[in-house]
Amino acid sequence: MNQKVVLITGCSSGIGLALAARIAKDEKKRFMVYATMRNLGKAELLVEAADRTLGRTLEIRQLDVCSEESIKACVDSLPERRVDILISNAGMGLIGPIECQSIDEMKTVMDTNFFGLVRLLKEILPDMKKRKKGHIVVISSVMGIQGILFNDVYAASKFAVEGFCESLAVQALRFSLNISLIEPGPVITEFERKVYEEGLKTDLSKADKVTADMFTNIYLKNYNQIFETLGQTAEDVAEHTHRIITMDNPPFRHQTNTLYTPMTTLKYADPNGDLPIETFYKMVFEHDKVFNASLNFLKLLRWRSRKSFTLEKDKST
Ligand SMILES: NC(=O)C1=CN([C@@H]2O[C@H](COP(=O)(O)OP(=O)(O)OC[C@H]3O[C@@H](n4cnc5c(N)ncnc54)[C@H](OP(=O)(O)O)[C@@H]3O)[C@@H](O)[C@H]2O)C=CC1
Ligand SMILES: CC1=C(/C=C/C(C)=C/C=C/C(C)=C/C=O)C(C)(C)CCC1
Repeated sequence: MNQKVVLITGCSSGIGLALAARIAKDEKKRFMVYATMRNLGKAELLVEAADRTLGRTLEIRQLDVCSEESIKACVDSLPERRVDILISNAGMGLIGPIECQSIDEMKTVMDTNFFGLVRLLKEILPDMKKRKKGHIVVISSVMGIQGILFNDVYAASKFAVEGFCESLAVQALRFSLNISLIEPGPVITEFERKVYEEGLKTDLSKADKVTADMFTNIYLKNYNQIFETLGQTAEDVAEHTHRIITMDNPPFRHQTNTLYTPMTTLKYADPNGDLPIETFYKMVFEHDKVFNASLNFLKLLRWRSRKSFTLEKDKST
């Protein structure tokens, strides 16, 4: 059977874990998945999710995107070093005022989210070019298109990813390779919990009162509600990505969350770039009641549609 080899990074939790399990369970068994993580001691959840595919269409390997040696050792361990589909997923978040973040913290985000992808491609791209076959899939974010309050460095890391891929995509076409950026909005994973908990622990003594208040009483206060109303599941993002890797002509960009698209559309609607900035400002500072009411309305709609879906399912079984 001519299975495609898929290498995924960051599979110990969240989107990477869901992706590995979903692709390994492909109905037509079209893929052999190498699900990687930097710490194999965290493999338990993936082993559970992989179920009967483990050792069949899914194998687990060690890979740290911040270590060239670890990436090389992992690729060297694959049959003929072949990777047909690379899914660069490993990443981390960072929120808060920049006055309260160290340059080292910021460098770790860039090193993981941006240079992690660069290191992977330096190892894998030359072989893909030789074979004139391959698909590079990158889990970017809506923040690769649009910055969000208090996500300055994280958004910068995703913008870097998008600029890098957009430049590379033209060269890739010359070798018949595809590149796809997957752009989820908020997804309910460990990412959300880690970022929020770190955010709560931020030492705000270096920030002025207005900034500290904005972060605590506006951003952090609404954070959980935004994830609750707009958040997708990792499985949903995995389903979208599975669809992208099975297409003959996969798109360069794919947003996974239709509830979020009105926000990103603002970016393309105004070449001056003022529209999204002014709209976000108004949503946060002038219309916070309307914004909250809209979130509550969305929450209600989602609850109702989930309820009627469950009722429909119950009727049909
Ligand atoms: N959750 C969200 O709202 C959104 C997330 N994304 C993106 O999705 C991707 C996955 O995040 P998500 O699943 O949500 O978050 P999780 O925190 O659940 O997963 C992140 C994964 O990346 C791994 N990782 C971190 N650093 C490294 C490294 N140096 N080498 C290898 N693996 C590493 C983590 O491993 P470990 O367990 O060892 O830390 C973990 O497996 C990220 O790129 C993120 O930016 C995009 C849009 C929205
Ligand atoms: C919707 C919205 C907001 C928050 C958005 C958030 C919190 C998005 C998070 C996205 C993530 C986590 C992407 C990960 O890559 C604001 C700025 C508060 C106000 C304006 C509208």
